[in-house]
Amino acid sequence: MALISLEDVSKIYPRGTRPALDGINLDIERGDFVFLVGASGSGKTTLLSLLLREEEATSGEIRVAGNDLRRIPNRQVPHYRRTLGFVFQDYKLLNNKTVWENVAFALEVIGTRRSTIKSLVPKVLDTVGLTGKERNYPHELSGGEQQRVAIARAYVNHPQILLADEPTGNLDPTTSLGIMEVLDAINRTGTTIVMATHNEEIVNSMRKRVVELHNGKIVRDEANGSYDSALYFPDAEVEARSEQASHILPASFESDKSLAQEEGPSAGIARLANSVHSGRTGRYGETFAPLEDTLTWGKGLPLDQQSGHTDGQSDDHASGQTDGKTASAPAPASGNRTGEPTDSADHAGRGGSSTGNDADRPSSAHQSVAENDADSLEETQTFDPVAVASGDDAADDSATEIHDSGRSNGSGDARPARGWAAALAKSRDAGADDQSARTDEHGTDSGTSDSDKAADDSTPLAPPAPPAPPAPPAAGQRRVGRHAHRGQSPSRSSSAEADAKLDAGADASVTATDDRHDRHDQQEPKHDTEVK
Ligand SMILES: Nc1ncnc2c1ncn2[C@@H]1O[C@H](COP(=O)(O)OP(=O)(O)OP(=O)(O)O)[C@@H](O)[C@H]1O
Repeated sequence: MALISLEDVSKIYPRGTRPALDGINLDIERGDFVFLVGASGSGKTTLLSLLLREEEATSGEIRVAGNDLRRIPNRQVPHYRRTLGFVFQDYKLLNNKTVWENVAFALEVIGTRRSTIKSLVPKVLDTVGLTGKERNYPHELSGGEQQRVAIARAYVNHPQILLADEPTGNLDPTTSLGIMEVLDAINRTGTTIVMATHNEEIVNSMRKRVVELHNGKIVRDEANGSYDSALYFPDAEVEARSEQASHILPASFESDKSLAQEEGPSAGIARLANSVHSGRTGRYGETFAPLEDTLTWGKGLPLDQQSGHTDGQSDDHASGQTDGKTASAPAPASGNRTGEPTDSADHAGRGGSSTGNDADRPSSAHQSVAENDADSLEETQTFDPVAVASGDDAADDSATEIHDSGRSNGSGDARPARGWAAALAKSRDAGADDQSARTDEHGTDSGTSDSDKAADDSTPLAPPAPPAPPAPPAAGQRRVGRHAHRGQSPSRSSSAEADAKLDAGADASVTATDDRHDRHDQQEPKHDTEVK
């Protein structure tokens, strides 16, 4: 059975004028790397939102890792989401937490032991090339570095699925290459990646599976696919393909599958690097770079909302302090109890200190993930945050299925797990104990208690250095589009109202989505106008 399966799925928003998704049939296997492409408004984000259970399908069946999403009660949604990692265009970092704390928080909310957190965080930061940046706050990082933190946070509990909505949308080509290196490396550990993107250059270089949407329908599903952004200009041919989609899809996809086996795992990254270094940006880049503002913001719930958990970070939202670039200086680390990288100097030596734009392309990213990959994943297969958090049957089924079938790197070779994945798995039992104590009757976490933290965190923390002013973009780097908005979050993720909605569970996502639609409505006319 496919890891992700959608059967005749449609989504009609309450105020939508047409279905955002219309009769979608899609199977995604364990270890796949899938690009979702298509024009603005074609349904990419909606599809990801359904997988995240931020939205519910109007009709049809969606199964993710054995979970029938129709059957997940609202109070279990936060737990379900913990089985996924997700990365958004605008990073959604907690601006009043350091790099270390942002990543550690993702583990805290699933009840991971603090000793395990201290072990895992440096490893995942090394993986994404951020060793040396542990004490920096988001506003002290470049856009690429912020996205690396977001990826580290999404990946630190080694989810079997990572969803990414235009993760390079705010980044220049060189920085995007670094992000794709990290995502490619993560995919090679067996994590299934579904990534929405407009970036023709990335899609054409990586040659992964490409699922193209048009007006809410899948018009193309191609292994080793490419992407021609000319299709951003809907024409009669695309309309015709939309109509014919149901006839051509099976043959097209099957015939391309054999090609997938012919290339080594890093060929796509090598091609992307060549392309970036040659300065080609593709038709999308040339045509749409000035219009980036009109396209999608990163969407979805911030970590605190998706976890159904609030703690100190809610102060950030409540105060409306959403823009790391404009935020006042972060508080001294006296309140920093999340843990501290006592071995940062050691890591800096190995992973390379991440300074400036070099940090956006860590040469260590591949290597370190590959090492973890080689360290194997079997123990992680049994780790299911849903099961840990709630012990519900669906999650148990999921965990069993994962364990039984093993995880593949997409080439068919499932590998057993050690290293940091193993450390995480070993924390499961203790973590489950902790978690059960922290999970209230509503299925939400109360988080690590102060006394727990005090007892476990034996390493006192030195205050971080005062925040440095944001570094200007390096010469020669093209900061396109909404990079200028870096660190800004849509109001829905930053409001006290949103925090209040956490307590109301899935209700938060409903209003959040409405807000998003409002933005969409505001953006679309501008887009149309400017294209002309
Ligand atoms: N909350 C909502 N309410 C009503 N309609 C919505 C809502 N969210 C999205 N839509 C509509 O659903 C359709 C698909 O939107 P979606 O955001 O999924 O497209 P997309 O392919 O991700 O676009 P983009 O590339 O601009 O992010 C669009 O017509 C959009 O206007």
